[in-house]
Amino acid sequence: MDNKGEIQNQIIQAVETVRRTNPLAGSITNTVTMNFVANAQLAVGGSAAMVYLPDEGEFLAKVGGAAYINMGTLLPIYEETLPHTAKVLYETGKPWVLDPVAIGIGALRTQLLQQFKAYKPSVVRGNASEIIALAGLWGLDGGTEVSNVRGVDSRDSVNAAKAGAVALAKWTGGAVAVSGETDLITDGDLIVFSQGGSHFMEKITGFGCSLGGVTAVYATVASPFIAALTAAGVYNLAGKRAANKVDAPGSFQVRFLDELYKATAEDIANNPLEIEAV
Ligand SMILES: Nc1ncnc2c1ncn2[C@@H]1O[C@H](COP(=O)(O)OP(=O)(O)O)[C@@H](O)[C@H]1O
Ligand SMILES: Cc1ncsc1CCOP(=O)(O)O
Ligand SMILES: [Mg+2]
Repeated sequence: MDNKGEIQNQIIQAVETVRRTNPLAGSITNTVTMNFVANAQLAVGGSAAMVYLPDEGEFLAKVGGAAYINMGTLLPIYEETLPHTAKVLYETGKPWVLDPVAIGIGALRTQLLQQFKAYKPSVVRGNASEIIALAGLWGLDGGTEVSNVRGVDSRDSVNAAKAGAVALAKWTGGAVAVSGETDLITDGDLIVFSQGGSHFMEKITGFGCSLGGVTAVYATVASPFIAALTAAGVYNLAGKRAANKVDAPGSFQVRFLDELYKATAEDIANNPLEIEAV
């Protein structure tokens, strides 16, 4: 798919279908930003549900149209919940989005992320350092052995994660989205740069997490690549619009949710994007 018009049409379809059908994308996500993830999913027209326990992860994997696993704040029970849920998702062919937040911290996080290699997440979404570190952990091109993540923050440029993102997408057969000032989304064949957003998005926790949750909502109705592009488009558009209306981070977050809710399918599809072949 190298035609910009075709990509834009599919983005419009994804946005409208979500608004019409209110699809469920369940999440196992961190306790810091869980509320923001759910509210962003609702604002774009999806339905949210967050769980912690193994049988509940399996339940949501089965009843939802897609699911979201975010590694931000691990609990002991996740040693059981996360591989169990990912296995069900993989074996039932259900799309799922992985955010490898804080990759490199602690043994459990490393062990779980290693296990996920076999369960091929449909979309891997992270900041540049997280994407590079995951490619490294999975022994793929473009990765580094040691994580350069500082807590949950990136210390690398989006462009530095290009090779790792492409290698991860080729491994999973899905899409990879690298966030930053300009976002990079790839399906292993094409690379799309999505522009917009605001520097305020670095001043509120949870923009990356909620972007992952919204990506899962779109993955219920669209391919992993279109889901990732649609989510990046609406985030960049809403971020740009919100920043024009406010002058500080707290009010930015509120305004951002309003702009997510108000963005039309055409405006999202027309948000600036550039396409190149790998
Ligand atoms: N300086 C920036 N300018 C514009 N948008 C940004 C900027 N930094 C982050 N964003 C946006 O914020 C969202 C989260 O990205 P990022 O901060 O990289 O994720 P994380 O919170 O996981 O580190 C994405 O939609 C990204 O496009
Ligand atoms: C601060 C923090 N600590 C553990 S998870 C988390 C939230 C990270 O959110 P995001 O990556 O979306 O900024
Ligand atoms: Mg993050």
